[in-house]
Amino acid sequence: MTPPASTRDVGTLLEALPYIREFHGKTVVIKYGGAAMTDPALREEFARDVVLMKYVGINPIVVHGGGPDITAYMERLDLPVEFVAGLRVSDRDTVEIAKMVLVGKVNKDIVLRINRHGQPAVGLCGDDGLLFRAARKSAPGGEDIGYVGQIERVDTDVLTHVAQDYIPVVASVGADRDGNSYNINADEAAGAVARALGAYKVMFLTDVRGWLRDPSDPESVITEVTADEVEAALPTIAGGMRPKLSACIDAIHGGVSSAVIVDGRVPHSLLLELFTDAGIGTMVKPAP
Ligand SMILES: Nc1ncnc2c1ncn2[C@@H]1O[C@H](COP(=O)(O)OP(=O)(O)O)[C@@H](O)[C@H]1O
Ligand SMILES: CC(=O)N[C@@H](CCC(=O)OP(=O)(O)O)C(=O)O
Repeated sequence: MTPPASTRDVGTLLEALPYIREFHGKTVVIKYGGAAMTDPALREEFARDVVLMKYVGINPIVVHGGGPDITAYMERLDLPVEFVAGLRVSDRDTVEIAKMVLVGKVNKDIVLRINRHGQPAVGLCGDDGLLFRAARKSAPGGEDIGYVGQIERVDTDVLTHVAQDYIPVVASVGADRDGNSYNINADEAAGAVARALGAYKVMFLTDVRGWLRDPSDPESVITEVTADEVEAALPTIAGGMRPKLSACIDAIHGGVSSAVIVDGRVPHSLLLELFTDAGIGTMVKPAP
């Protein structure tokens, strides 16, 4: 027999309670991307979930992608779209478009939505408050991929100030000392932010169920793995999963307690991962 609604709801709350206690006062970095960013209903639920996190005393920091939007604008302009090992090959025009789309459009859309759900958010990119200092990076095979940035330094001051009163929302572009702008993969940016802040947890929302042992088999999710095991497998990992797993390794080796890859297509995936016993997706942990 199904229990009455009130009993069920209290059960859910009681299940959440130890997790709310565990996460109270902790910084959680959320890489926002994939389906949760493209589906209108999921977009609203994401904003509500982040606001709820802030309400229960967690310090959420959002770092977002927007690769599909960048691609759409490039195609409108008839510019070639090319990725190497999950990183977009970026000439100066591409960086300009990435900056316009991520900072001007995607970032402000997220800020507006979080605002509307009851907590004020502030949008930033790597240039604001000297948040990121970037340098040019090559693809893992050494290929030149243009103005793709790697983050050399994160100055967390602006984030800690903003996070006192607002939910920071960070777009993954930045510049070097000479003022050259770079397109930075958002997974890498999230990992670097989590590491620099000494975050408790970093969560990557995406459009698959997690890291799949066999990319063509959605049932083959690897539920728990150590950062060392991921590092050993990294050369064999292709596409968008590579920068994500690489960011998990970076965060864990930098002292973050856990990194999770979560299916953003599941409504309220953030809350399910944080506040229920089941958890979802792939959890990367330090070696025991
Ligand atoms: N082993 C793997 N497990 C899961 N996804 C994989 C794997 N290898 C490649 N991928 C690809 O990585 C994609 C997720 O990365 P990406 O497209 O960059 O997502 P996001 O926009 O969320 O950052 C998946 O949709 C899938 O096509
Ligand atoms: C260098 C590089 O690849 N930059 C990414 C930045 C956006 C991003 O990472 O978006 P997702 O998280 O949605 O993939 C790009 O141009 O697509």
